[in-house]
Formats: sequence, C-alpha cells, structure tokens
Amino acid sequence: MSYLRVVGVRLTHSSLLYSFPSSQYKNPILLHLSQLGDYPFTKLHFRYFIQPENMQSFSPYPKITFKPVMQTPSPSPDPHRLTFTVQSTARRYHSLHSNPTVSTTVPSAGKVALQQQNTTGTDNNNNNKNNNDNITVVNNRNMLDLNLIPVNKLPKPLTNTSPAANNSSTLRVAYQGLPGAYSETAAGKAYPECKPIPCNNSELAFQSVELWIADRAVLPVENSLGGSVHRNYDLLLRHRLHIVGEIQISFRHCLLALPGVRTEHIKRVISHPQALAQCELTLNKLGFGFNHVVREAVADTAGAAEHVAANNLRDTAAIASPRAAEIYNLNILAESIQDDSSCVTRFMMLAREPVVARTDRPYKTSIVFAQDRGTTVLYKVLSAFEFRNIRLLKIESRPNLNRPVRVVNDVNVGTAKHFEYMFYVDFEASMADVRAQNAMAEVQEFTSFLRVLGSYPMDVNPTWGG
Ligand SMILES: O=C(O)C(=O)Cc1ccccc1
Repeated sequence: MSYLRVVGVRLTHSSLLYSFPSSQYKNPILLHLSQLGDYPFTKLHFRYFIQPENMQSFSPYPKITFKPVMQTPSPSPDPHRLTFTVQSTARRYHSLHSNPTVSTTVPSAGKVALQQQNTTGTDNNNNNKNNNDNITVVNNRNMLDLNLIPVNKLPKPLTNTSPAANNSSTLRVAYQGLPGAYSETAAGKAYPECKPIPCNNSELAFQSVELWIADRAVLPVENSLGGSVHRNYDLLLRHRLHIVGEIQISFRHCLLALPGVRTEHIKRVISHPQALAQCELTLNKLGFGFNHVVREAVADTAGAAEHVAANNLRDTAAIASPRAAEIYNLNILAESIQDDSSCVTRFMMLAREPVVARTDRPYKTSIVFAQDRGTTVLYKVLSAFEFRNIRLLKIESRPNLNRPVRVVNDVNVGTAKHFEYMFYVDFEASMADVRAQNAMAEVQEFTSFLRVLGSYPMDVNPTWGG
C-alpha cells in the first residue's frame, strides 16, 4: 500500500484541490493529513476525474467526509487522475509551515507537496525529487459544475505534469477558441514553440491552468476599437491566477464563406463579438448592412468559420483569420475588413505564480478594488497615483458581483439603490518600484477590497498577427 502525505499548504481560497496521476500510485492510497494541524478544514472530498484533452469535462466521483487519515476506496477505479479537495471555513490568506526537509523538494511553482511513501510510514526523502515530479496542485471552486464524459471517449492521460515548465518549448498554453482563432496566434507570439491547448470557453482556460493541465493561459482583455472583454475581467476575480505578461497584436480580419458563395448570397455574418464590433462600418460599406444582413455573435472567430464549413451554410459568412480560411477550407470574400487598420488587441498571459517584479524595464501593474461605501473612493485612489507621477493606463468598472446593489437611506432624498462596482486599474509602474508600493499602501486605506492581479513587463512592441 502506498500513501500520500500532505506536508504543507497555503490556502488562498475556501477550497483547494490537489490532483495527480493515479497511475503513479498503487491502490489503495492513504492520505495522511497530520501535518495540517488544526487547520479549520470542514470537509475533504475525494473524487476521480479524467483529464480531457480539450478541457470539456471532468468526472467527479463520490465524496468522502473528512477524517485525519483517509483511504481511497479500494479497489479504486483506474482513471487518469485522482484528485481530492480540502474545503476550509477560512476566508482570508493562511499559511501552514511545510516540513522543512520535504519543502526543499516542493516544486518551485507549488505551495503543496504530496509525498508518496512506503507502507511502514517512514519518510523516503531520498526519493523526494522523483516522487514530486508528477504532482500537481490546483485550486478550483467549480469542479462540480463540470459535465461527465463517457469513459470510452477519454483522451490519453498527461505524460508530464511537471510544474517545472521554464522551457517555453514544453509550455502548454490554454486559449479560448478553436485552432485558427486569434488567441491561438497570440499564444504562439507570447510563448513561441508552446503547445496551444484550445478551450471551449475562457473559464475552462482559467481552470486548465489551475488544474495544471496547462501552464499558462492567453486571453484577450481589450481591443482598441471593441473595448474590454468583460467576461475575462470578471473571471480574473473568480480565479486566483496572476497576470504575468501582456501581448498586443493587430489582426487583419477576413470575411470567409464556402467556395462558390458570392457576396450577394450572404444573409448572415457570424463571429466573435469583438470581431463583429471591429468590422461594423466596413461591413456596412461592403453591402452587408444591418437591414438585410444579420450579425450573430459566436464564441470565437475560428468557431464561426468551422460552423459555416461544417454545416455547409451558403448564406452565412464568418469573420475570421486567413489561417481559419485555410484550416476550414473557406474562401476569402474580403480581406482586411477591420474599421481601423491600427486596431490592436491586448492579450493577458496568466499563470499560477506571479512573476518577480523588476524595475529595469517598463512594467505595468493591474489591480482591482472595491469600496463598500460607494464610488467616492475613486478620486482618492486615482490621486494616490497622480501624486506620485504614476501614469494610469486603463480604468474599467464592472458590477460588484458579491454585492451588486447598496440601499442608501437619506432623510432628505429618500431611499435609493446604488449600484456597486469593482474597479480595475492598470498603472505604469512595477510593484518593485517604491512609488507603486506607497501608492498601494494608500489605496489600501481607502478600499474595502484590493487585489494585485499582476505586475508584469509591458508589451512595448505591438505586432501584426496575420
Ligand atoms: O475569437 C477569436 O479568434 C479570439 O481569439 C478572440 C478575438 C476576437 C477578435 C479579435 C481578437 C481576439
């Protein structure tokens, strides 16, 4: 019998999930939780899940309630990965000390080590390095939302879940969309030689990094014409990934249709909402006016192209890349149809660990904050940066999903419902810069919630992305 010992954990959330390839261990597995001390764990769940190649679904198995030492059900099924989650009542950051001997072998990107040991229970420190090679640590709150997939449709298990992904040639980079999507191009520009991992939606891209199925995610955050990608702003708050970089790319959008289809046949144009927004005026000029050609938003540009091709839609065109035209065998009806030729999309690069902020090159820091007594805090926060000559690059407000509305009783005015916001601010300074540190100390005084989403090198050389 083998068992795993949890030797240290830092909780940054109400639940943590650890995952590792079950094939690495003999069954049954004993989980030894003694090192966790009296941490306020409420529940421990075991579940097995299968790691699908395209991130679409996971298979949760039954829960087991918490005991200090636990054994997996025997015989256990033979899924590709075995995971367990630890739920805590704690809300804020906590840390537990790792066993020092073992912590030296903890993967650099991880806060947790799971150690495989022999049945006698003696530590096998000589083997720590190898033992930890296939360990993954993930943090996820929404596992139960994920759907089941039939076992016979399961992809192969990961062969390498090592967190030591410094070599960009081995990086697995999650992006939203199908092959041929602009985000795939962005992933390749951000991490040349990476293995791009297509995800059905942005949330899965976030989850795949948290689950150590991917090493990074590259997601669009804003476009100079289409504005912010609100969904990705909201997801930044719902997940614990760090922004570790940005990349800016200009794309030349094309209008794609099935071979033989001419402009006058088109009754519908489909694409990602950003692409539709970026081509609106040009589409009108080309004769695809709203009055006779419907616009329809879909998840991504390559998905739009694939939809036209797969369903043989002769009355529908897709706005997508020339590469998507090639992949899905479509013709290019019109090229470079974006309304502004200098239109730029900014993508963020996300990772489980932050980069170390430096001051020897231009850095950007992204923060998000809220104030539970309304929006008047905004000018104070902004002046904290202005006072220190720190340039603000972007400000975005989103509904505060934890508390969307605040009821205000004013004797003179009556009762009003005020909307509550989360403010996202990008400023031009590194967190290693003392001006930024002082500004943040001040901001903290005015805000009820403050989080640094990342301090990362600025992309000062936007490129063309085909
Ligand atoms: O749908 C895609 O291909 C994306 O990657 C999102 C997107 C859409 C339009 C411009 C830039 C990124």
